[in-house]
Amino acid sequence: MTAAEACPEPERVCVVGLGLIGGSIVRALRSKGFRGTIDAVVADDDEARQARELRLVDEPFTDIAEAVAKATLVVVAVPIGSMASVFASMADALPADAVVTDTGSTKLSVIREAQTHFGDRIGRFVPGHPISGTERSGLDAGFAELFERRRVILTPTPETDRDALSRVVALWRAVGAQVSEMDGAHHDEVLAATSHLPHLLAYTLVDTLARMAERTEIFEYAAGGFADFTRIASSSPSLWGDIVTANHDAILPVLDRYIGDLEAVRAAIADGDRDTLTTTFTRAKTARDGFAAGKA
Ligand SMILES: NC(=O)c1ccc[n+]([C@@H]2O[C@H](COP(=O)([O-])OP(=O)(O)OC[C@H]3O[C@@H](n4cnc5c(N)ncnc54)[C@H](O)[C@@H]3O)[C@@H](O)[C@H]2O)c1
Ligand SMILES: O=C(O)C(=O)C[C@]1(C(=O)O)C=C[C@@H](O)C=C1
Repeated sequence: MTAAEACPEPERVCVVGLGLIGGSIVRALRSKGFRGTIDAVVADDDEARQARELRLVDEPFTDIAEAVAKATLVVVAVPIGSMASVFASMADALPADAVVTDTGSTKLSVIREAQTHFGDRIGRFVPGHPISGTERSGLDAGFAELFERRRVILTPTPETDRDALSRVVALWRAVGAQVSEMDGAHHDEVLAATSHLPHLLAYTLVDTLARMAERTEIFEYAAGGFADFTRIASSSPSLWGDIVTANHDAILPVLDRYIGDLEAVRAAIADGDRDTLTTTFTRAKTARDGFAAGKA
């Protein structure tokens, strides 16, 4: 589907934050032949120059209020910890019927900030989260295919306007994504388990090994297994500090459960209980093979 078919309204899109996600959205819109206008809020003059040279945006802005003043659809793609200040900076400048969405990895915290800052315009805010990314950050990390056949979860609230929701669905379809809807609390529980916990485990494992005395030798002999398990420990510490702090209510129960299961595995190792180990590994392999087959 082309962007023109998916997004027939000639939107004036403004992407706030041209990092991995914002930079990929503008690249994908361009590569799909999006017919509307693409503005963006950039970090500084260098990023503005780069965005212009790459023909990614029609007009780059450094001032958020100025950038959104003519927008019909605003996509906020900044770290979770910056959502509140970005919403505050744009609230009074938004055109009356402009739609605002976000790409944040947690949803309840973002919805709370939107309710605080958008007041009676909250119906025009559509909370969203593309379930695709990489361990890299910044404009150079973005690529046009990032959302192709990947899921985007929208978490509308009872206040969300249907028209605003369908405009955001159209935007994500225009960049090749498959859109699902889910309650914000459920989203945060699911992503705590499948995204936030794995990042915590990868960061902690690498940190533990890096602080062991013989670390140079350890990393010299690390190969595919270590690389596969720990790629995401190269993700931005600041971005993930925000995500884990914002979603602590959903993360703690699943983290406790994991620690309990790890203790059971530890006990089985200490007891030489091979049956428990192979039963656990077999259950996990069956689940992982099923997941991998579903992705094929
Ligand atoms: N990295 C991923 O894999 C991934 C995947 C899905 C969703 N997300 C979410 O999308 C959002 C963006 O993540 P990213 O990976 O693109 O991060 P990034 O660090 O690559 O980009 C963030 C951008 O936001 C800008 N920014 C930061 N604070 C700002 C502020 N106060 N005002 C204006 N701009 C500001 C930065 O200049 C940068 O361009 C985050 O909320 C993240 O949780 C990330
Ligand atoms: O593939 C990666 O590097 C990612 O971290 C992507 C990933 C994930 O955990 O799957 C990370 C954060 C997001 O909010 C969505 C997707």
